[in-house]
Order: sequence, then C-alpha cells, then structure tokens
Amino acid sequence: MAASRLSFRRDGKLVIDGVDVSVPVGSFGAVIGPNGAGKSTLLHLLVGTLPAESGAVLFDGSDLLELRRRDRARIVALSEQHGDGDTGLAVTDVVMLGRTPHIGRFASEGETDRRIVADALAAVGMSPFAERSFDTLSGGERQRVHLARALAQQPRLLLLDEPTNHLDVRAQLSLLSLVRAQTAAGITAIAALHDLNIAAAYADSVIVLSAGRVIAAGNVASVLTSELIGDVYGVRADVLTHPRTGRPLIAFDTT
Ligand SMILES: Nc1ncnc2c1ncn2[C@@H]1O[C@H](COP(=O)(O)OP(=O)(O)OP(=O)(O)O)[C@@H](O)[C@H]1O
Repeated sequence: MAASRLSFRRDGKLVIDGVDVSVPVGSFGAVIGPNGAGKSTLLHLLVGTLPAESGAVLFDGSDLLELRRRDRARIVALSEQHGDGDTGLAVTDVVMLGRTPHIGRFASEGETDRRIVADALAAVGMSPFAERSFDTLSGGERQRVHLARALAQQPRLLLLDEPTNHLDVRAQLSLLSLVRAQTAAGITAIAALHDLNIAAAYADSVIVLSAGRVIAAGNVASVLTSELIGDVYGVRADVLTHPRTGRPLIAFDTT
C-alpha cells in the first residue's frame, strides 16, 4: 500500500499536508503521533470516508480513491472507535453490515455470509454476545464488535483506529495477535495507536504524524528512539530492548 501526497483541509487549514505512507503488503504499520496530529483523518482518507483534496492510495495496482465506493469497500475496511450511537441492532446484525459490499444489490445475506459473521464474532471472542443488543455493550465489547464487522468485510487492507481503546490488557494482546494473524495471512494492516509499547511490540513499521505531516517512518527500532519520543511528545523516555523479543521497550521517565 502506498499513499502519496495526500492532503485534506478543514476550515481552510491543512490537517493532512502532503502525506506519503508506504506499508508493504502483508505487514503491519502503526501510525502514531500526538492528539490532533491527524491519525484518524488519515485513516478516513485511506478508506475514502473523507475526500482527499489531492493524492493517491495505490493498492494492488489501482488507486483506491478512484474506485466506486462498493468496489473500494471490498478491498479496504476501517474499524472505528466512534460512530456507534443507538443502533437498535443485534450484535450479529452490526457485524453483518460488513458483508454489505459482498452481497448483491437486490440479494440478501446467504449461508456463507452468516458463517463469515459467526467466524468474525468468534475471532474477537464475542460469539456469546451475538444476539445481544449492540446498544447494551460495554466500550470494550463494542470495540471488539467493530473489529468483527471489519473482519467480516474480508478486506485486503485493514485499517484500525485506536483499536486497543477500552480494552483490558488481555483483550489488547489478543486483538493485536489477531491483527498479526491477519498479516501472516497476507492482509495489510494499518492502525492508529497511542500506546508506543504496543506499537513497538507488534508493528513492522511505524509512521509518525505530527501536525498533519509525516516526520519519521521506518522499522520500529529505527523510528522509536528516545530523541524522537522527546521531540514528538515532549516527554523523556529510555528505549530499552525487550529481553526476549529484541524489540524496543519504552520506559517513560516519571521522576
Ligand atoms: N469534525 C471535525 N471538525 C473540525 N475539526 C476536526 C474534526 N475532526 C477532527 N478535527 C481536527 O482535525 C485535526 C486532526 O484530527 P484527528 O482526529 O485526525 O487527529 P488524531 O491524531 O486522530 O487525534 P487523537 O489522537 O486525539 O484521536 C485536529 O486538529 C482536530 O481538532
């Protein structure tokens, strides 16, 4: 996946300013950066729910931004943390919405769609909640249903906006393992993350956004240095090496 020169303006102000993002197929890219840096906006540009002012998103030979909505939705899905007011739907129906781009215009869901939805719910550990009203779920349960809906869409490019938000530590690790399993199966994943240690532990590459611009990008170890963390977030941190994985381990200075 290679996005180039993406720009987006709000109230005349560039909030995404000529951004290039490249994430190899079948790998996991983390987008990090301070509040308001433009991470969510960038994901929305990639999935086409916000219109880019300029730029292209090349994936498997086509520019996703040029595709019709339905065709694009067969390739790229965004698991969001917001946008879930009262739906009045059962959990299984929310996840079935992910099948919309695959179901013929005048057709209805079939056995295959129901199996894919059941598998997606099982993958996120939400099968026991299938018939519950989505509106009664906790924040973490909703987050997992959002992911199930994106998985049911069977995208080749999976975008996740702060997917670990609301999740307890075990649910966080299991979600990231699930993303890792997806990339091992050839899916390309891009997640906006706040937890730098989660990014360091799971991502293959990191893209650092600040004020709508990419200020660093590359593999985790080369990008996540104490200098960069200091520059971007204005905090002090030592970057250690995880004793078993060899990946960066960030210890914030709280003294
Ligand atoms: N609906 C909106 N209307 C006006 N400005 C917005 C809107 N949504 C976002 N913005 C602004 O656009 C900029 C980028 O926001 P965005 O949500 O993409 O940042 P982010 O990096 O995802 O932030 P966070 O880490 O806080 O979730 C911010 O300055 C934000 O205030």
